[in-house]
Amino acid sequence: MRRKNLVSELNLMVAGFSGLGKTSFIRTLHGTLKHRNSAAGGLKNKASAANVPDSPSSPTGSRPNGTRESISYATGELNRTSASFEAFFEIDEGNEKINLTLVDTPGFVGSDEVIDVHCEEILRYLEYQFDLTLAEERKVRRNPKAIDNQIHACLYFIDHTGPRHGLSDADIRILKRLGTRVNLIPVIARGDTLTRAQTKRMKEAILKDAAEHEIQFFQFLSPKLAKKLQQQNGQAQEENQKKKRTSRMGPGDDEEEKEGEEGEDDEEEEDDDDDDDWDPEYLEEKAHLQSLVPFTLIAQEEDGVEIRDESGKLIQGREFPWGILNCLDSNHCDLANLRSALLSSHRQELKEITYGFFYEKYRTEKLLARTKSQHIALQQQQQLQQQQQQQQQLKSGHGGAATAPLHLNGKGGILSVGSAGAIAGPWEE
Ligand SMILES: Nc1nc2c(ncn2[C@@H]2O[C@H](COP(=O)(O)OP(=O)(O)OP(=O)(O)O)[C@@H](O)[C@H]2O)c(=O)[nH]1
Repeated sequence: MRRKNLVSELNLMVAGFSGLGKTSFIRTLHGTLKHRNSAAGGLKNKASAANVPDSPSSPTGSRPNGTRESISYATGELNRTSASFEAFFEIDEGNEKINLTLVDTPGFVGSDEVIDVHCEEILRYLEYQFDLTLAEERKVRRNPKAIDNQIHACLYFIDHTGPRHGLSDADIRILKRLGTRVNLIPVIARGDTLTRAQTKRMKEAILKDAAEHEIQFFQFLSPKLAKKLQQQNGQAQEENQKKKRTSRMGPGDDEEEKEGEEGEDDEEEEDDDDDDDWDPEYLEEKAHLQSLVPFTLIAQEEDGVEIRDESGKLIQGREFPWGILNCLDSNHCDLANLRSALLSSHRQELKEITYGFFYEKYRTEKLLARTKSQHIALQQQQQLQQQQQQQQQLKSGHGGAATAPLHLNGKGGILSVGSAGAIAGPWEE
């Protein structure tokens, strides 16, 4: 059961190799936010021990970060991230109140082994958030105001300066693992250092590598909805053609046309029966977002350098000898589109998939593992009892006629425990 809150929570994480601009992205995004209680608010650490009695602090060792610390994190000196930081902002977005947590993780560096350990830590962090939900759901009296700690999306930063286009072997390993626990949104960092043609090539190479290695990114437009959109566009085209034809029609031609229309209405009804009513504009927006994946990002200049556009207006951007880049200009990069998808148009969908797919999958795995270990313990206990019985019988001289085992022997009594891996993906239709 989902908890109802007047304020919606959105928890996003950034991950990727070191120096790609993860913290800079958080700072740039922060610059676009409308704060509800500017520097107010006590300390809040969503992953703190306060949420779950007797639990350790967050596995990545993040400290309690409150609104105030978060603002200094987003506006102070830019430093290398050595420990995860949960920046927490209370914001207004459109007409909605959002409690936004942006989790900055240290960049991957070093050997494959070190990277794998680091990846494991991030996974433990993601799972820890699921554990908080599990603990809440197990309570007899649940807290209706319980905070949603789950990470709803991980923006994975991809380096475009590597020896080959697309994903590196390490990216592939990391993405495959993280993709089991969180919605992955790939981004190409430092978009200002790529030409249009290079960006296009890089995006294609990333998608090709992801498909080859079965890495599933969050889909803004699922294949089913893409088909629906195609159908809608086909219908719209047909209607346009029909209108053109009608305007050219002579008297008496309309009877035939009406008959045709009636037949088509029946077909439409049938089609609508097995699908939701999707607003064509929303579908177009989804298709546009899908076409941008992986998103290119440009972060604002660091250390408070002021950038102004031609009209003298202060903007979030970068200045070059040949011109000025505006991070929120969709001609320059995809930040504005990504921002609106995360904070607004796809926020709910990201949350629903996190809870309905990733959390459910984790919960099922955990329960199955627990059931399995309970059965093993029960089996061991019964074997022990059986041995004790046999020994007693031997002592009392009835060795030849051992009594039947209690219930279980060997495989016989174990409930079949299915494979937790066989759960369909969130977009599989
Ligand atoms: N040209 C350019 N430089 C950028 C961009 N984003 C970040 N940088 C620069 O890249 C450097 C590293 O940025 P960070 O934001 O610290 O990178 P990070 O991924 O958080 O690095 P770690 O903390 O090591 O994980 C800084 O000097 C930034 O100014 C960008 O979009 N374009």
